[in-house]
Amino acid sequence: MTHKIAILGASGYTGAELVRLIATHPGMEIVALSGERKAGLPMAAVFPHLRHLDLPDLVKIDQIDFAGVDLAFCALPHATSQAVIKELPRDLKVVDLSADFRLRDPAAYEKWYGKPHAALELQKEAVYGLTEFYRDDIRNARLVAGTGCNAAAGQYGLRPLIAAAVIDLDDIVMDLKAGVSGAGRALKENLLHAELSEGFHAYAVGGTHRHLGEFDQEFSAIAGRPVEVQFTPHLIPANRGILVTTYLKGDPGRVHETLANAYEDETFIQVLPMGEHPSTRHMRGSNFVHVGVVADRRPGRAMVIVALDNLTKGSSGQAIQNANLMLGIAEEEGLMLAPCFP
Ligand SMILES: NC(=O)C1=CN([C@@H]2O[C@H](COP(=O)(O)OP(=O)(O)OC[C@H]3O[C@@H](n4cnc5c(N)ncnc54)[C@H](OP(=O)(O)O)[C@@H]3O)[C@@H](O)[C@H]2O)C=CC1
Ligand SMILES: CC(=O)N[C@@H](CCC(=O)OP(=O)(O)O)C(=O)O
Repeated sequence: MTHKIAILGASGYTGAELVRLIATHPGMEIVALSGERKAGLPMAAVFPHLRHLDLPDLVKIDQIDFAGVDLAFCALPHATSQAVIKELPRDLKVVDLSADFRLRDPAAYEKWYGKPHAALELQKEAVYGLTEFYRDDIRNARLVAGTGCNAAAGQYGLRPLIAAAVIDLDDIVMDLKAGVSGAGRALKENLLHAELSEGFHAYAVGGTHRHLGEFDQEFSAIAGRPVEVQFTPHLIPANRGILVTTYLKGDPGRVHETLANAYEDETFIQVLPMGEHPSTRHMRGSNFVHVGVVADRRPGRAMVIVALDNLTKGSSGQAIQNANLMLGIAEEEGLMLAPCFP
């Protein structure tokens, strides 16, 4: 059975990545693609790398007939997403890639996004989309909220350790490096080649990055008490990829064993042998996550290093994994492609 798919925001980076992955997915057929400024154009005019595919042209969202659609991916900017999803048919399955439905507490949403939520009923209904930890809820969900890409990377290294109480919850430091496609395709001065290449910088310093809202929500729920991590992201001159090094207090052997056990049966989460650590160049374009544990020279301290591709496991790959569950398709379908190396 083939499910009919609409992609809203197909003229953006995550939208294009959804198209690339769905193109070889045996259970999905793309029937509608939306753009805003790019509406009216063929996809090949916006993304020449997709020229070989037979795709519908980009249209405005209000030109799409959702009656024939089984599931919509919503790859729109924050806030736009909630305004759009509010107007979609109530029985349409939706996987949203924006931040609009990730935070369950309206006050937390307002704190991290600077304005009140405009679709509170939908916010209550949405299921958090970190697949490996919300699988059963996702299977039965109508609306799934894709995680932040940084938030996904940070959580894969820490969730099992917090659950197993093998680390000091008050001494967690996360240092993250992210490629520029994470910022989307819209033109921004600090993303110009001349201002991005040959250097790198921290951003959202001082514990101000909005993905802290996701870390607070998720880690505190697992621990059963407030957990606040220290987190600084850096923008690096690479197109894709996130690498996060988390410094923590805990026995390195137990940390490694806990992560290896937690992910033993997970197809996409690969825990490396003790002492090995990952590189973003080993997951480019794939849905895999590599998790490494390294002992610090000081006893009782460890580094957990996680790498993933922000456009696959950090957004569009994760979105397809969740859609597979929602549509009753095998979870790995369409996602087993190997990383592109070198
Ligand atoms: N990039 C990443 O690594 C990740 C992104 N996300 C989230 O996914 C969402 C999409 O991200 P990304 O693909 O990077 O973003 P882009 O900026 O690359 O694309 C945004 C898309 O939304 C469309 N759009 C913009 N404004 C409107 C509007 N007012 N009405 C309708 N459509 C509109 C754009 O159309 P057009 O260009 O034709 O105007 C484009 O198709 C965002 O919420 C982002 O935060 C989440 C995880 C990771
Ligand atoms: C490099 C870069 O700017 N990355 C983005 C993360 C993108 C992401 O996960 O998206 P959401 O905006 O949907 O949370 C950032 O850190 O803000």
